[in-house]
Amino acid sequence: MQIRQPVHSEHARTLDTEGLRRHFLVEELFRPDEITLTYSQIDRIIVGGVMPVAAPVSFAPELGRHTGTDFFLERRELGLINIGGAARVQVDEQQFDVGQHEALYIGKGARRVEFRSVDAARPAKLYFNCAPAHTAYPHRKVTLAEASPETLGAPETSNRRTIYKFLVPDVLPTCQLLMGMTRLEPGSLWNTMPCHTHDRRMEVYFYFDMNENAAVFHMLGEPTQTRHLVVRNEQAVISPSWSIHSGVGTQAYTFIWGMVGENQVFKDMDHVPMSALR
Ligand SMILES: O=C[C@H](O)[C@@H](O)CC(=O)C(=O)O
Ligand SMILES: [Zn+2]
Repeated sequence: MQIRQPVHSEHARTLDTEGLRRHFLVEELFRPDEITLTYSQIDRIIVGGVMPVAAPVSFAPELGRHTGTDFFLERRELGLINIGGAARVQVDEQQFDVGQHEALYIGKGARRVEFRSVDAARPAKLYFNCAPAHTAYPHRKVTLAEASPETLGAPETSNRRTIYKFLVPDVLPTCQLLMGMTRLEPGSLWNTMPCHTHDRRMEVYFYFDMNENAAVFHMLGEPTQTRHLVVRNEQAVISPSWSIHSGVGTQAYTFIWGMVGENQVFKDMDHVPMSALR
């Protein structure tokens, strides 16, 4: 488990490339037959990946040492989206088949959670966000079709993209977690521009569907103090409430966004006028 402390906007202004990467970039999410975990003290979100190949991978009771509980999800909820081959997930007595680009919500209190790939030659890659929770809502799989796709942007501004909202109140109840996926159309390179902040929630972006040489220049910082991170395939960026989160790629890509914090109103954003950006 990697721990990331919160960063104040005044501290962020002083950071060089290495410092920005150390605090905000999650460089490796998937290792065969392992679970990776990054714990941000911002809203106590845990960002991680599971890639079962040769054997099932489970949230062993020992993981509870990171949360100070008897088991990992004793007081947490978790959302995952599969970006790899078909997965089978056992959650206590229930079993879920989670295909590519499908999501699974696991409610608070799930004790036995085990992940496996249906075909070791096409391993599942389960990207997850996990947050403190106080109520046990039912576990549920959410398909792409249930995620109310919404297409935004235009080819003229290179930001034509479809937003899939998997874990939002319209689809299912969660304590605080919101999660979805945004896919750019070929030739479109910009996400989330015009950009926004949301002082009431933090957000994590996870970029994927990129080839080895591609990069996304992810924009962060206060609107008048922008910085960038060069992000590669299957890396994630932690965005504090005061930071914009937007990116431009060397080619089209897909990303998963996840938010935790004050409310669950997707449209609760502080839009930044283009003229205000520095
Ligand atoms: O707060 C909302 C999030 O930043 C994303 O949903 C934005 C996004 O997917 C996009 O504009 O492409
Ligand atoms: Zn946002």
